[in-house]
Amino acid sequence: MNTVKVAVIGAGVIGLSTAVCLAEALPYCSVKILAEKFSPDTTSDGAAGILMPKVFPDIPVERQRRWFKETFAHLQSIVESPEAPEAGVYLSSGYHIFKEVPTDPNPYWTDFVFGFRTMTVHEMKRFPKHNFGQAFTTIKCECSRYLPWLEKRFRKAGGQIKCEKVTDLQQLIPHYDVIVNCSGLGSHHLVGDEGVYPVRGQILKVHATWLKNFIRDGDGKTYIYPGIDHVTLGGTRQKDDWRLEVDKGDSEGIMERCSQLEPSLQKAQVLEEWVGLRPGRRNLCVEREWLQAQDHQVLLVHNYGHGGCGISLSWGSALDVVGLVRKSLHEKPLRAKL
Ligand SMILES: Cc1cc2nc3c(=O)[nH]c(=O)nc-3n(C[C@H](O)[C@H](O)[C@H](O)COP(=O)(O)OP(=O)(O)OC[C@H]3O[C@@H](n4cnc5c(N)ncnc54)[C@H](O)[C@@H]3O)c2cc1C
Ligand SMILES: O=C([O-])CC(=O)C(=O)O
Repeated sequence: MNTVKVAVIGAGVIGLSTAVCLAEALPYCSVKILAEKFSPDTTSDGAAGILMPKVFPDIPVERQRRWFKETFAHLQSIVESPEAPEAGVYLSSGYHIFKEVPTDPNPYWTDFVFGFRTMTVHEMKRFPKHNFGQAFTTIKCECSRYLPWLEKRFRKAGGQIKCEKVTDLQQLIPHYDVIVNCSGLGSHHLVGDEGVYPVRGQILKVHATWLKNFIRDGDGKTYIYPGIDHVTLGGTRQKDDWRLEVDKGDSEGIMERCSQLEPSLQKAQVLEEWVGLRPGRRNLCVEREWLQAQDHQVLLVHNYGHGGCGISLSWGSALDVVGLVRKSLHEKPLRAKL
């Protein structure tokens, strides 16, 4: 087979995971990443990186289960390897607490994390405003380390990288056989998908080395995630809010809510305030279509709209892209005249 030229747009956790999977699984592809921003300046870089996905309403649960299972297995193999510290991937244990018992107390991902159980009455006494809780161990993947590690792995597999903002997919058509769109929130403009919207997330990074366990409130916006260099305190979940500036009122609210759960945080030094825009979408988009060139068709595969769970589903959705590219290349030989 002739070399297949692939462009992957985006260098966040989705673009890099997809590019690595393609370069390693399909040796007849020459893969190039085109991205406007790279680590440490992507949304992925500031994410807490906890593996605990939300559920997409219209995607079969079996497909979501596979995405999570594959991501968990991939990251677990890194946890168990000497690469773990460089890649910033490790196990993290803690509590998920709720004011009321959630409608689905056992979402699909609870089958894969370790030691998932209901908290005891004794444990819950620490959280007097909450009536139900779950304890488990999951994986935490810190993208400020993981993305540079993936980039190295990508280059080792022969991948190339170019800093470029893509404004029109048509301009790529003469140069590539396959285009993979991993532009996250950028898809709103790049492919005109109005179903993609920002979900603004502000967090604080604090110095609190004494904290070892995560605490997440089922309200979805209050969390404490101990990490390698800092503890992440969250957060906000503001839909359709494009502001990238820090909001001091949000910072105060975050500190107040987190200190209620963990009073020792009142003594923690704030190292940084950070804002990222989650690529919100009702359902994650992992689909393919064909773009019309002059006398042939170019394959376009999408992988965007991961909302608040891009890290949790990154490897699994990237493997789906590999499957779609492989299947499409078998169905339609490249540059075949129409
Ligand atoms: C505060 C916060 C906490 C989070 N915590 C977690 C968590 O604990 N666990 C979890 O699983 N998820 C978490 N998330 C969600 C996670 O960060 C996102 O789902 C994930 O980062 C999306 O990855 P992405 O690669 O699609 O997007 P991004 O990281 O935004 O990357 C997009 C890439 O596309 C490029 N791009 C866009 N448009 C163009 C263009 N036109 N031309 C060229 N390049 C372009 C960008 O430059 C960038 O390289 C959190 C998010 C936030 C904001
Ligand atoms: O919700 C969480 O626990 C962390 C997260 O994914 C986010 O803020 O998007």
